[in-house]
Amino acid sequence: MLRVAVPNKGALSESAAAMLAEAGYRRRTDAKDLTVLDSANDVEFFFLRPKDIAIYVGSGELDLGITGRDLAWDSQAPVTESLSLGFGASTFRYAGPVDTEMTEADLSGRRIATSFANIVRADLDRRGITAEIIRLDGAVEISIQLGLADAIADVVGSGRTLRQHNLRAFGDVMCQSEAVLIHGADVAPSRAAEQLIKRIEGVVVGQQYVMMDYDCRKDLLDAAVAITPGLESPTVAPMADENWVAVRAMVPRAGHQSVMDDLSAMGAKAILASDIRSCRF
Ligand SMILES: Nc1ncnc2c1ncn2[C@@H]1O[C@H](COP(=O)(O)OP(=O)(O)OP(=O)(O)O)[C@@H](O)[C@H]1O
Ligand SMILES: O=P(O)(O)OC[C@H]1O[C@H](OP(=O)(O)OP(=O)(O)O)[C@H](O)[C@@H]1O
Ligand SMILES: [Mg+2]
Repeated sequence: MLRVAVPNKGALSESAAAMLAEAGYRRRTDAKDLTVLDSANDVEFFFLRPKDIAIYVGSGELDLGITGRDLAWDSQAPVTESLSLGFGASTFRYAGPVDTEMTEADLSGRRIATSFANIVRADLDRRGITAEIIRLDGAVEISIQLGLADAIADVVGSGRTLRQHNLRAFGDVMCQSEAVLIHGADVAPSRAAEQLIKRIEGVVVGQQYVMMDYDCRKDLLDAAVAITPGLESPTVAPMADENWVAVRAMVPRAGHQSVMDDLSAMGAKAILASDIRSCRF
């Protein structure tokens, strides 16, 4: 039986659960459940704190896990990314009071509060900076105001929390994070694990495309194919009016509205874009 770790709460949990459900796996019905047995798919899901997931997967107790790249990195557990999942994007950065123009060099001899002590330690070591790291569990942004720290290093999503606390991010982005599927670094994924990875990949890739359908005059077909080349090549089907054809092609979701504009300007009619819930190539 495949054993898979899923965030039980936090920023990644809802999207992770939705993605697994879309891939055909059983959802938990009670937010307090810590395990779900999906016997139809021969998988057991374990709902764990995202910060702990890489530790379980790295130790080999669990086969796969969904967590954040930043959390996996900070855990120092021996795990490898099987797949990027396209949600939970964030950056991990230093921040200080808005009225001080801090740079990384100013961190020397200062106190830095963070929940990601290992990422910060590695960054400071790389720069040859000696500073005190104060490890906190959360609500890190308040620590400067309370006099505990001079700077923080934390996850920045929308940037709202920094603004609310009169803080400004500075320096290089230490980690460009998103939700990832991980497996143990020392073991190749089993066939069962590969199948789950493929299913999730089908959902992730499906979300990056739309299916575009439209009608076009036969004499415009070459121009239409140039606008929507599809993956291999678009499907072209006859219509009752022999001067027209129906065309179907996958189009990257980003920019698909301008593809529709171009098709319309070319003379295509009845242009439809629909979601792809899952796919395999
Ligand atoms: N806007 C965001 N705020 C916080 N974390 C985010 C955000 N966007 C993505 N993430 C990612 O979510 C993960 C944080 O997981 P965590 O379990 O700490 O969730 P949380 O929302 O902080 O919940 P909690 O604080 O209750 O533990 C990290 O990988 C982080 O990069
Ligand atoms: O840039 P934003 O969109 O405002 O999001 C970033 C904030 O969200 C997270 O905190 P969370 O709400 O998880 O609380 P925590 O600090 O207690 O973990 C993170 O630690 C930042 O504080
Ligand atoms: Mg948090």
